[in-house]
Amino acid sequence: MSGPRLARRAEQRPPATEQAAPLPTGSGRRADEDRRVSVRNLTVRYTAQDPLVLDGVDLDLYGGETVALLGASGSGKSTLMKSLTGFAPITSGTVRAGDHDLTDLRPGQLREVRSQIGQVFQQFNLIGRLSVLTNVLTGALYDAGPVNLLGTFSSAHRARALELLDRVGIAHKAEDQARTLSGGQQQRVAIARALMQNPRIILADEPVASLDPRMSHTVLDLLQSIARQEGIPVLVSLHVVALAVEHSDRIVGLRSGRVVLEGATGELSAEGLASVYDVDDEDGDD
Ligand SMILES: Nc1ncnc2c1ncn2[C@@H]1O[C@H](COP(=O)(O)OP(=O)(O)OP(=O)(O)O)[C@@H](O)[C@H]1O
Repeated sequence: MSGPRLARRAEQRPPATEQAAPLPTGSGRRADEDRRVSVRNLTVRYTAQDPLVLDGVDLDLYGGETVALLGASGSGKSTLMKSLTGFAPITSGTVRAGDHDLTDLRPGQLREVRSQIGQVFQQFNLIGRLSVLTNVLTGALYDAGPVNLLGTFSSAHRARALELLDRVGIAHKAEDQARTLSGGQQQRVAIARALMQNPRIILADEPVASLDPRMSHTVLDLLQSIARQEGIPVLVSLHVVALAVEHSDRIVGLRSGRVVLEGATGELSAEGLASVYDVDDEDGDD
């Protein structure tokens, strides 16, 4: 890793008001109309007794980019993703995803927000006894309304699901039970399912943690090409820095719930990485 280093943020522990002001470096150059996610001064605390899990986080995601989210275990990566889908208890700040402000939703809107966000998980979260095709079709449930999973999706939905399976390279497995597929194949089904939603954003939480290195590259390549072709942002949390370097356009580093690193992937340096992973952490206690 060479070249100018990524901006290193929050060297010391600034007050929350100072953190909220500047836009993240590297993303401020993008046009506002491309912005699909906007997080400002986000704090999350799971219980009143616990310390803040996210502490003044700012994040923008733009159409077409793949952003790798790095951070040690417990730094808040999953919580940040959950904040974008309404699964985390937001304490303060604003979170806009797609057209919605998640901190000011009307009843019923959360389902609509989630329908716009494709999610990919470490454990794939497929329904193992159902066919690969049916698993992909479940991505259209919001769009299709109440349907019988055993067969009453429209022919247009079925054609679209098959097209997506072809795109991820496993159309020949369409009729197989999902549980009979390898991990890499299952993850590609999960990606096809996410695409079936016509998502405005894709969140992938450690999508390759259960895969071998070759399949990890395949899956991350796929996600990055989807971001570019669909013009949507993909936020992907990773534990292997080399994968982030190879398969992202931008890197955001979390440490103890704060963004300490943010910028173009090509500018990552060892020093920048150290700001994310150094064990000598003064920010740990609240
Ligand atoms: N539902 C919950 N209730 C209480 N605390 C939680 C809950 N979920 C997460 N936490 C705490 O929040 C902190 C951040 O967890 P989170 O899962 O967001 O981290 P992470 O960076 O994704 O970790 P990992 O890389 O291990 O998945 C941890 O201290 C965790 O114990």
